[in-house]
Amino acid sequence: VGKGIYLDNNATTRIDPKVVEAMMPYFNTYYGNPSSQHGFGLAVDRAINHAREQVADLLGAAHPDEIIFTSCATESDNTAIWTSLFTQKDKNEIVTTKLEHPAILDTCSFLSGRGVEVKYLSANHLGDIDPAEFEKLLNPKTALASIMWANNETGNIYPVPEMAEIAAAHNVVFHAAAVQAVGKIPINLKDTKINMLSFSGHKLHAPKGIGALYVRRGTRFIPFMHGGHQERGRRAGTENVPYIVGLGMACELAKSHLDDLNTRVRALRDKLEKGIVNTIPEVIVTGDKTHRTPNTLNVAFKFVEGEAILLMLNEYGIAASSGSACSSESLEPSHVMQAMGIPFSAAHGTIRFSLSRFTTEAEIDEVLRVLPGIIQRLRDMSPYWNENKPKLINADHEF
Ligand SMILES: Cc1ncc(COP(=O)(O)O)c(CN[C@@H](CS)C(=O)O)c1O
Repeated sequence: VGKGIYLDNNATTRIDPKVVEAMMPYFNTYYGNPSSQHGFGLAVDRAINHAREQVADLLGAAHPDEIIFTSCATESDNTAIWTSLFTQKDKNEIVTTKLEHPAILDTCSFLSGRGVEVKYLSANHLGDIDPAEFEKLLNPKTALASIMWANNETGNIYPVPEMAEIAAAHNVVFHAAAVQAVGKIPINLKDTKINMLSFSGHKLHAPKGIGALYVRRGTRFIPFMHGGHQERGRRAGTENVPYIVGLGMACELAKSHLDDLNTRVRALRDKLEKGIVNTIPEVIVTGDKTHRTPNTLNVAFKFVEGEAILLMLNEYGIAASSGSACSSESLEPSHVMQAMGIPFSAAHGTIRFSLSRFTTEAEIDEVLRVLPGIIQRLRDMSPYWNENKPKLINADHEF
């Protein structure tokens, strides 16, 4: 357990050893409460503010005090939705997409039964959304537009800066759900009209259980968590100091590895994709291949079950996921594949491979060595494949 080839980095990542090293002193040497005015507390407060600067630097935020530390992206997402409604009592509409993570979708559906009207942008077969359709959904009652910057299943990158400009022109607060974008693509918030942005540390080699919410100066804000003056009164609760220090270090490292991720790691992802397409018939690479995060590959293997593929990959010590980690228990095709209109026969067999800076070429070669045999064995057992293969192999068809 815990050994082998890890290609599920969109679910979570290993903590970078340099992040662990940075965190260690804050467990049993510098353990004061940051709010304490004695030496134990002041030393810790300085460490938190250094981490804030490191996060702000990766995000291209104009001011470190625009960063609020939270427990995770889910808390950050909930806070963005909460504050947009509580600071604009005359507005009760939210515009988002059908492609969002459940942290947004489930929160929106919870609210839609309680006086909030939610409008959803649809997606085309590549999983892309249309800024023109987005603009049509905005109106004076729109309290928030919340759009993900990159999709966790396909890696699709959305035109968030352009959509934030449109929202600003309509006086609509804009939130970017950027969990899968931070540390993977360049982000320069000060040059955008984005009001709020969420992300989680455990997607970029920080520990699980720490995240942040960026809130642009001038954006009206009401806390989601009350009962303390921490985070300048914007997020109550004693700070998780070691994890905040770890998040800061992870952001600094992510910035220094951005080029490597977009060159070497992207090339490894492309090698995996080409190898699969060239050796396994009847596959669909889902999503928008030109606007995609450098580390993500989502492939639909027709007429086989994604879960079965994962189990057999796991036999070889290879870790991936079907859809996202949070939907992996369900045998239903993911809401993302459904929103894209991927046919059921393919949507059932999707596998998400997500690489990281720790991925090696030898690992990709090993996946390419074993995967064709796995798919063939599963198809040989599939009545559905055996009924359809004559038509499929000879047909020149679009899915
Ligand atoms: C776009 C997006 N938004 C929010 C979250 C939640 O992150 P937390 O740190 O758990 O709060 C995630 C985490 N997506 C994981 C687990 S479902 C995946 O396998 O895709 C995400 O991708």
